[in-house]
Amino acid sequence: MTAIQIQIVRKTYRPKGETEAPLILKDLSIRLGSGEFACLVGPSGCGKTTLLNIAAGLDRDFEGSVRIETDTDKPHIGYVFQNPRLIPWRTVRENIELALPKEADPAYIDHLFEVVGLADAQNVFPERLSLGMSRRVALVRAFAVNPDLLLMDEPFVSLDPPTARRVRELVVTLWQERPHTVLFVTHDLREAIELADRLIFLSSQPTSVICDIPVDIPRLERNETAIETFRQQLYADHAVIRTLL
Ligand SMILES: Nc1ncnc2c1ncn2[C@@H]1O[C@H](COP(=O)(O)OP(=O)(O)OP(=O)(O)O)[C@@H](O)[C@H]1O
Repeated sequence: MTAIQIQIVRKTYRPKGETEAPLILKDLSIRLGSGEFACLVGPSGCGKTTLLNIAAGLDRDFEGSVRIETDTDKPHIGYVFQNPRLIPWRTVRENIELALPKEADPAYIDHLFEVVGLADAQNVFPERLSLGMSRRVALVRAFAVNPDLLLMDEPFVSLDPPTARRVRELVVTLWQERPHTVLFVTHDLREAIELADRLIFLSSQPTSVICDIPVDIPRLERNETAIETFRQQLYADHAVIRTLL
């Protein structure tokens, strides 16, 4: 089981040759309990990707701390980047295998390819894939490591609606099969309500958390009507949310 505590006092990017460094993240604190599924929602450019990179340990240039509490020796972190980042000279299957820990089960990878509808595409090179297909490969890669912590940066952008729906269901199914802690970035409030236990709303820069709201609709009851009713209630209770999206 894996929980994460992210505490950011300040995060800036210092542009080369400039003395002024705009403050991107400020006084931001997020704790995700083990097995929790949280969506980060905030305006474009507010620092969501920056926050995921910090959570992943890819960016250590900030004031603050990231603490991962886990009962495994070395927690596996899965990261679905905004851009699928496949290696062009490796086949799709090889792209996945490169990311795998030694103990990975090849049959589970086959299962993942089946679920995302790419069982027949494993031996092709990435240039033959559409962007939507590449995104689905990136999802397989993130799940294939059997993550304890899964970070997802708008993973369904540019998927057609039926595929996006199928892949959303896949994400929830896999999360329920093997519970892991998820931090998921989206601009789509309906998607966030469908997926998350918690919605964490971020302000614009300098960015911090402006509200953190549990989604208390039972998962089996998250149909379009329930999601829309919840969304309207959110807008009614927290007028600031409308200004963020
Ligand atoms: N490597 C970098 N160097 C300088 N500035 C950067 C760098 N990466 C991001 N920024 C700036 O930091 C801010 C936050 O960027 P980030 O990509 O984290 O936002 P975001 O909320 O994920 O955006 P979007 O929703 O559009 O994907 C932006 O103003 C961006 O221009």
